[in-house]
Amino acid sequence: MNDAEAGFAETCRQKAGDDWDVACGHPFTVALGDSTLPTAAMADYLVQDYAFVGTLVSMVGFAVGKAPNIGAQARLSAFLAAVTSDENTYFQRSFDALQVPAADRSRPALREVTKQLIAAMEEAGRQGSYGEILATLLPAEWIYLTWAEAQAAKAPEAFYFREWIDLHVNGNFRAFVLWLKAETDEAAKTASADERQAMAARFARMVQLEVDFFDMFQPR
Ligand SMILES: Cc1ncc(CN)c(N)n1
Repeated sequence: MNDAEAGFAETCRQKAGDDWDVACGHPFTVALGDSTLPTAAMADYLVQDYAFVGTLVSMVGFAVGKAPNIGAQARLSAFLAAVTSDENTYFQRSFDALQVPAADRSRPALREVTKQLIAAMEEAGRQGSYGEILATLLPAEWIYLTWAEAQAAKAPEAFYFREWIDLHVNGNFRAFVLWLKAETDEAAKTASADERQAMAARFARMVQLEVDFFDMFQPR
């Protein structure tokens, strides 16, 4: 099947192969759904995850600047509003509940994989085209939608587990990921061969980093 039949994003997902399946069914996500993830591992994960939220927001900000129309700018801005409000307060409440020290919230020691994620997003935002930014953001958000959907019915009791799933399975988030996928396909249609190659490379790199990131907190 080529891109024209499956769509660019779907082709990238299929090419990611095992990495995609590992990311979406990672033992970290299963343990989180089952409430068997040690709270120290959850705190550690949230600290590293929060450490790149600012970079994610900045990358999407670049996408707002490079977007082709106001409809796309509105979608991306609504996502930014959710990340900087509900998601941000989720982190703060979870840090309180998990007794994360203030220094780890604002200036944590970054793990190697976290540094790589930050570098990938910074680079895409500053140097990448609109299509390249979308191809960086899409796998990150699509993987979260997929793993969270698989865990949602378990509804773990502790809010820092349950709400992390809920933030990624609600209707708004799902609609955003579906839009992002369609928008990535659209961007790929008008991209040059070189740009499409760059988009595919960024997509694959992000899937790999998502696996590496989960591996840090619950080794396979
Ligand atoms: C590593 C990672 N990737 C994606 C997401 C979902 N925004 C996240 N919170 N963290």
